[in-house]
Amino acid sequence: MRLIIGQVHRNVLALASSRSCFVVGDHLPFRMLSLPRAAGFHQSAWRGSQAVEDSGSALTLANLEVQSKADYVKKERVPRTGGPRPSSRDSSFGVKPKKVYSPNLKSAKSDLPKSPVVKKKLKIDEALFSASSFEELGLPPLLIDRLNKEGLTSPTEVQSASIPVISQRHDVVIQSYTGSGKTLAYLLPILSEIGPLKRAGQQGNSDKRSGIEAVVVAPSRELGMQIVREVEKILGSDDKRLVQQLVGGANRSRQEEALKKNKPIIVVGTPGRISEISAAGKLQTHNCRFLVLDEVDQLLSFNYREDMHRILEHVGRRSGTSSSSGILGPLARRSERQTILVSATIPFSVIRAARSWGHDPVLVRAKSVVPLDSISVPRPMLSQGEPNSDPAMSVNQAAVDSLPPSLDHYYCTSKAQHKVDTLRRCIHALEAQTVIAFMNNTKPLKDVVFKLEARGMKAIELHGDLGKLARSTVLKKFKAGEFRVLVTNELSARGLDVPECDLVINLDLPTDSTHYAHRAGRTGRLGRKGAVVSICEESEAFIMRKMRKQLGVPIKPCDFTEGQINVHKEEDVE
Ligand SMILES: Nc1ncnc2c1ncn2[C@@H]1O[C@H](COP(=O)(O)OP(=O)(O)OP(=O)(O)O)[C@@H](O)[C@H]1O
Repeated sequence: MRLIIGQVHRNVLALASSRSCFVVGDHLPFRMLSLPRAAGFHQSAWRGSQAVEDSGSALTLANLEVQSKADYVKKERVPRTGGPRPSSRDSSFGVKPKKVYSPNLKSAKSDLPKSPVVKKKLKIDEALFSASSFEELGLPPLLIDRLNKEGLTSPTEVQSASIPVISQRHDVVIQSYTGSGKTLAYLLPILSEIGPLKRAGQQGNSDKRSGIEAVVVAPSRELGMQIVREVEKILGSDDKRLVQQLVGGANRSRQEEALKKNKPIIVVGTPGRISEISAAGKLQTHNCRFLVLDEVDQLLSFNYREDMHRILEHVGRRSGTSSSSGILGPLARRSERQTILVSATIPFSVIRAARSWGHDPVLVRAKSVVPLDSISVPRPMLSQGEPNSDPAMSVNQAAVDSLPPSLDHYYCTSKAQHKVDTLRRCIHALEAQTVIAFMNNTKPLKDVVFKLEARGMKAIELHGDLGKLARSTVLKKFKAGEFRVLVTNELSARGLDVPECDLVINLDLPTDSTHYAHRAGRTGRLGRKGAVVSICEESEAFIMRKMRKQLGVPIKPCDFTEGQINVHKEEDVE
């Protein structure tokens, strides 16, 4: 396979291989076009890809029409004492999942203090974990020791599936619902290969490579810092300097100093800052073995195209070659790099991209590992939001799979001027203690906080206009339980891990089902119970019904009166 980089149009760059073209441009999101159809980039391929993204089912794996499920990691699971545990997904296979506690949040009524909130620990649904242990997955003993010290003893399903596949050096796309442990699903196999906790067999090779061996890219500073803390936790205090954050909003020269002084093996950052420091020649990633794009569907969106292009081109590039030289061209320069793409929502465009960048790329989900080549282009929807009459297409399975199984979904209607009151009544009725309320814009956040505070409910706002320090302080205080409600915008919709969050509220409706899934995923983390309530105007109720169809989950109409949630008679859920 040969890769060509070319200027094909003003502001449009194309990476073309014998199988595919990767197009980046001002008016084009990243797209992979199959060359057999690409005689002119081509309309058929273009339309195919367009159909996927316009289908109103951005959530996606639903549309992938997986042809064969090769269970690469079909290991005999060793049952634990007490017999094998049902999977978290067993409900969809007709097996009732183990209940942790009643889904009726109201039924657990108690006299909890209103504010400041006393945080109670939410229980983790143990069914989430498959039967295997970290030992079974072949992680090195030093790493397992560290995990145990941090109280991590069993892998989640997606970790059980991902770790062996990444260890076999496949390029992977990891898709699993929010809060299912995807971060460790890629960090653990990486830390098995690099750094102080790696496999004994690799110790001898330690000095052959130098410099940064893994680059993790995340779309927001908050998510970047969260990943850094996860790596630091595993490396331990003595070695935590081996991970360096390169997020925007922080002092760049201090980051560059730290790179020089600490010689990290892993950097985690946002696309802009990573590419900025790389362009300045201060970030040497030529020997990099792993490139991770966390929340890949967002990273490959139009907004990040230039920075992502640079990162994809430079990370894992072997020293001594230039973009135009080398017998095998740019692809060979990347041949050392393992690319790991991660999200709860994987559109087909990501599958296309992964096929062209990867070596034997596979799609890893909690229960299956599927070669990407076996995934065909999804059929288009009949019209926007109207699913194909084929029953396989009528329920968006991918959307279902992006949502934690332990969530309850509701919507209620309210006049715009009464939404904050409805929000307050909803929190009381559900006795929620740690609440994230989403809006679509930044400006009204302050007003909502003001109104909640005026009614005695501790609330704080979080958005991108706040400085880095202010953002991390807000998050720290919210996580510590100093505020009951975090009022925020899309900034917090992806990746944010506040395990105790038991209620997500949409004060403005999300723009589509992908956004709904990521917002909803801030609660119900790791099998915990959680509720999502969307508060909309009467005229918007049809959007909720449409979303319910696309997501394939019951989103029940309700209202909140006399301190109770009243769930209305369910309408038909298709
Ligand atoms: N094996 C494990 N045992 C116990 N806790 C775990 C395990 N793996 C992950 N966790 C915890 O589960 C929580 C959710 O993990 P993580 O943030 O990686 O989920 P995610 O799938 O990446 O979610 P999202 O899609 O929202 O980014 C975190 O608090 C993490 O520390």
